[in-house]
Amino acid sequence: MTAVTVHHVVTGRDDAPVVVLSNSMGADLRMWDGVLGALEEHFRVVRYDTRGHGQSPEAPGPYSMDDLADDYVALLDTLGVDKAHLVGLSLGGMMGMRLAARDPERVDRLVLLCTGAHLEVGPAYTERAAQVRAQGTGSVAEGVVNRWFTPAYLEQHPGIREHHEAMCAATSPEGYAGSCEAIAAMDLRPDLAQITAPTLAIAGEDDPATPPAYLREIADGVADGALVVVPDAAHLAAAQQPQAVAAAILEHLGATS
Ligand SMILES: O=C(O)CC1=CCC(=O)O1
Repeated sequence: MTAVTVHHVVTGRDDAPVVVLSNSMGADLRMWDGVLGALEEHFRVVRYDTRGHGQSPEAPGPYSMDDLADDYVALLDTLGVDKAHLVGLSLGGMMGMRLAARDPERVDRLVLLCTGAHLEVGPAYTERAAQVRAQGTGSVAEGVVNRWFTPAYLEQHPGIREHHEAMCAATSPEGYAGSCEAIAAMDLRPDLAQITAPTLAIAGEDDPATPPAYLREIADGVADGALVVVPDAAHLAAAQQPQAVAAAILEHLGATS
């Protein structure tokens, strides 16, 4: 499949190493807002919208992790960047594992948040793909946001649900469905042993979608892996606990204050 030219925003320090942030399914580059300021102090930060998400064009699904990795490589080529740190959450982390195994020369250090090499969920993602094609992405938004944040956090932060459900509902149905199909077909467990980039796996302690055991599998499976479990965080840990997540990312990427 031809690579999609993705919408991206570059901020931070022009003279610094590059960090690329790759989003979760159903989110867009705004999902990084909470950690952005801390990263911009040390890095040239590239945020982008995965194909069919945010302002990036869709392509007809199903997608594969290789398709998403091709988009990522095309973005680096457009920016004239040979190698970058990659921070990916959920779908972004899955793409990151495939890329790091396939094209190790394009990945410096790797941070994988709230993700998995293989999700043990039966037909759930193909069923979700069918639902969004038939009923739109808004039909899954409430359930998605219930996995992104803990119930107490949603209760205590009015407006978070509305903002994130709107972000999810704005995702193109084909983009969302194609991503679901990429996850349904994915088994990156054989890729883990091929990943040589120093890798930090970050889990949300209360993540119902990709629980800490998935991140433990990744940290144990790569050549040079470590695990951090963030308390009081669900699937969108970078949004619910931005300070703890930013601190873990900066330490792994060797940023000193
Ligand atoms: O939406 C979910 O249930 C969790 C998820 C899987 C891949 C992704 O990006 O989010």
